[in-house]
Amino acid sequence: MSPAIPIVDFSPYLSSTANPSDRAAVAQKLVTACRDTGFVYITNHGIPQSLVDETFSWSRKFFDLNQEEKMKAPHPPGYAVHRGYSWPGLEKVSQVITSHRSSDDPDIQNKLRQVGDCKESFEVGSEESKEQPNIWIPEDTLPGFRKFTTEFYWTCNKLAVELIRALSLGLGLPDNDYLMQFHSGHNNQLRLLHYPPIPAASLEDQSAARMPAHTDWGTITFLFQDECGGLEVQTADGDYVQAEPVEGAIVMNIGDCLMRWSNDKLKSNMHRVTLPPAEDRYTGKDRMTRARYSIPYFVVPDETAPIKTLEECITQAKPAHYAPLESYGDYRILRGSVQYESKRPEPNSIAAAA
Ligand SMILES: O=C(O)CCC(=O)C(=O)O
Ligand SMILES: [Fe+2]
Repeated sequence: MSPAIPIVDFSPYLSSTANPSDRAAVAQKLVTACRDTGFVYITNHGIPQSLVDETFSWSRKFFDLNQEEKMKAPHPPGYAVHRGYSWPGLEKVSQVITSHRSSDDPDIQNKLRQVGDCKESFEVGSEESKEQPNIWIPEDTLPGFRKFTTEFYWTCNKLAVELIRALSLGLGLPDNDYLMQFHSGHNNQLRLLHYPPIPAASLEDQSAARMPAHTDWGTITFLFQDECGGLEVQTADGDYVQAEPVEGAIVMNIGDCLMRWSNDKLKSNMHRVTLPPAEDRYTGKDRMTRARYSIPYFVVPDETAPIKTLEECITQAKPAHYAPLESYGDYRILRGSVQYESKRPEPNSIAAAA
């Protein structure tokens, strides 16, 4: 495990007997941990391991379905609604941001798409979201899947509320609930991710990618990962370090909006998924990498939330670094527009990746 990514035990904060100074100490540790690398392992976060294991088992069951069944809940064309099943090659993660929706520019789109992301995903949001309604496979294809994943979504949101409050305390905001007015929880996203086995050489020569370097867009992200490895995080000197799986820990990272709110006191950092770290994770003459399953939970502001740097994070020496964003929704569309085609690509690369 990398010393660049600290571990914070969250139990003293969550404890029913915690006093203000216990809470403040944990909050301070979190903020310090998120200042430089923007990534932290959180232990004793209150989500039982058995529940996490069960979520991975639902994820495996979903991705084990045949393609035709998964395609009964297809991700809609374009980027405005990020829900349902994304087949391999549909999404191309990128860090290119332009001032306009670059999906209108075929040159940029084509350039970005020359290397496909070898992953498939299923996105779940709030059942009440009007902007991004959920898209489900038929109930009898995987009975219980919908109920389980939507309940897990709200379990994660409970922890999200505690972490946003803790970060607010650590940032020295006078009101720890201030940021909560922008976080109803209804705009979050639970993502089941499956990176199928792939020849190591294609990741090495970059003819294929698992997930290229990017920052997350929202407030904070939790990541549950299996034992495959391959998640890497950029350090201040530009190198990447492994964020290896740590049993029982969630990887938490800061998203762009919280970096903007906090005026860079908390860092939204680049990360990527590439080769698993250990040689024994490859098999056969093609050195196939093992499959990776991961489950990010994106905690994001509500669509209409303005993202304006907090007064408490502005000083004379450190004036506001970012212009205010009118709404999170606009930022989401801007970032999404370079990742999803507005034209619907055919799922023809599926056989190769399955
Ligand atoms: O699969 C992973 O470990 C990383 C996923 C990720 O960074 C993302 O979906 O934004
Ligand atoms: Fe990410």
